[in-house]
Amino acid sequence: MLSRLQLIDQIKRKKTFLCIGLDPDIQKIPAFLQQYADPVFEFNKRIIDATKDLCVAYKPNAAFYESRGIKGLQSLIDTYKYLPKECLSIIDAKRGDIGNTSDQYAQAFFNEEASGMGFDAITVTPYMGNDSVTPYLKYEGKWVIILALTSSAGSKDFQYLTTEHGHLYEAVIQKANTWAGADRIMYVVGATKSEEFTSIRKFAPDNFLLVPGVGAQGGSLEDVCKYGMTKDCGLLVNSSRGIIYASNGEDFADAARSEAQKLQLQMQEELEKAGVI
Ligand SMILES: O=c1ccn([C@@H]2O[C@H](COP(=O)(O)O)[C@@H](O)[C@H]2O)c(=O)[nH]1
Repeated sequence: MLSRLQLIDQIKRKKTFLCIGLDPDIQKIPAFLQQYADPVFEFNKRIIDATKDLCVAYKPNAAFYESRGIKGLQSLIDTYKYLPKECLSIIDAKRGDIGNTSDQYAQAFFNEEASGMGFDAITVTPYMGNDSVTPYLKYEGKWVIILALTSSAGSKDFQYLTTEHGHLYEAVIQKANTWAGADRIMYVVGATKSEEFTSIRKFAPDNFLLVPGVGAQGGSLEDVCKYGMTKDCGLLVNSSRGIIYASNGEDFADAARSEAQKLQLQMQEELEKAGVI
């Protein structure tokens, strides 16, 4: 478990707010890893070893594990257990369902005794409302990360619809703020939406924002920081493919480290510029 204060402290100490996405596509990981009993776990393990001083969070996306059935689930459990305890562990599962079903999802990802996994945080979709999200909040100290404005092109289909509380993504934030405070709730906002960060900060001045979309999706780290950074940083910026697939040779972990280092150095500059460190 990682509290808001511990997260902020780690950001200041390591001079980074990088979240590394562990999205291992079995087709893309280096061929030489196939000799290991679990190539996916071996891949993740080496990425983690090479980058853990450069980031504050890791985010395995459940799809990349669930798509491989039982083997994938075992890779996910082993990866969860290998994550450094000082880093925030986020399962990007984007779940959302009625209350008793959400109870089961919460147990699957939060209750280590029951499932083998005790992630610190989970991404959830907000559209089924309060009763679909509160089951996760019953787990003291765990984080719920609610999809607000996603990085996808399709975000335009629903998230910008006008409501009496502003755009739908703004209405989502205002409502979710009534469920728990900035010590338990974060929001997903895509880096490709940097022009919306100012309006998002009006409704979520203190919440951490999980920001995917830099690197492979083309979002600008500089713009995200310009419009989204708070006095406590308030940002976890994710990169997955840009780091983990920097090379598909035997040097993949070193290549991942140098991509992560580039982001860390830019982040350090932004933290200094904003007076966070
Ligand atoms: O709005 C969203 C929400 C989640 N994601 C996820 O983040 C990573 C991004 O990966 P990259 O390789 O750095 O593009 C991936 O797991 C997505 O499912 C997102 O991109 N946008």
